Amino acid sequence: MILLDGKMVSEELNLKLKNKVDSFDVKPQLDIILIGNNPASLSYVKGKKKAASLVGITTNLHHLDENISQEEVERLINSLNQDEKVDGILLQLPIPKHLDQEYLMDLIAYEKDPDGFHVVNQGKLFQKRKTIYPATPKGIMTLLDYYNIPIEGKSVVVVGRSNIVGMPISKMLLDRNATVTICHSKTKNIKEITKTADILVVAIGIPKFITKDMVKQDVVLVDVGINRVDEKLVGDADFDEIKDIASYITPVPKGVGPMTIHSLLFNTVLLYESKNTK
Ligand SMILES: Nc1nc(=O)c2c([nH]1)NC[C@@H]1CN(c3ccc(C(=O)N[C@@H](CCC(=O)O)C(=O)O)cc3)C=[N+]21
Repeated sequence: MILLDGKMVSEELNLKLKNKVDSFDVKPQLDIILIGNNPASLSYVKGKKKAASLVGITTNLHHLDENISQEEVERLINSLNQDEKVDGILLQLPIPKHLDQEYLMDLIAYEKDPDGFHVVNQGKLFQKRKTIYPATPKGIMTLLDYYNIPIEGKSVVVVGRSNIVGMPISKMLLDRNATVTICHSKTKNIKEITKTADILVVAIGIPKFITKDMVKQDVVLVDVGINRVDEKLVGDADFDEIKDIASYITPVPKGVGPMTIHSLLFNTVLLYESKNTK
């Protein structure tokens, strides 16, 4: 078994990105909007700020009250859209229920969307046009490519169909000529399907959902899950059970998570560069 070491790879690629950013006179700027005090969100935002600062990207945190009104968030996003210094705007998800998440995500200028969540950016992805690729799927592709894992012609099974992971990673793997099957909570005989996977990507948010009887020998397993169980982080796959069957496997933590952050920073630099070549 070979570990898909997202922590190591992201550190190497962040360093490469830093060398590029060091050559810029004006540094890229990422503005993060965090609403409320969800402990997981606070911890993720801290991770993003720390990585950005290592790379030389300026971050600005807008930490808003849990009860902030829709209008006030709109006003903030509008002003960041207008602000020439701002290269990327990240609305940390989830946001409180009284706010219109879809509307706010699309209010962020699509030229300032390092998450690649904007409907225009996602539409471009689904029409195979040049776009900002969503951070987690892009991080996964970067990780697979770093380890030279072949994708063309492979049977890929994606478990999960979210807008931010399942759907875009399926499309990106399809565009690399994999044969992609998407499973979800209503899929029947899921085990029969996951067992066919050369590459299995799991993003369903259920701790240890994938067990050893659900994978074939030498599977490449990419675990996107980050579940907190008894203060510990657990993936959507049972790592200990599967590690001896898999040819490659991502750990949780230190797998896909750090690659997501790398991609966010990479995308922020891309947005910065395209602003400066306009
Ligand atoms: N607008 C927006 N963009 C996001 O990219 C976004 C978001 N909202 N909301 C939440 C999810 C989650 N997410 C993670 C990124 C990195 C780690 C990560 O680096 N995790 C470490 C462990 C961190 C810990 O100890 O908590 C690891 O896996 O090694 C985790 C989770 C980005 N998200």
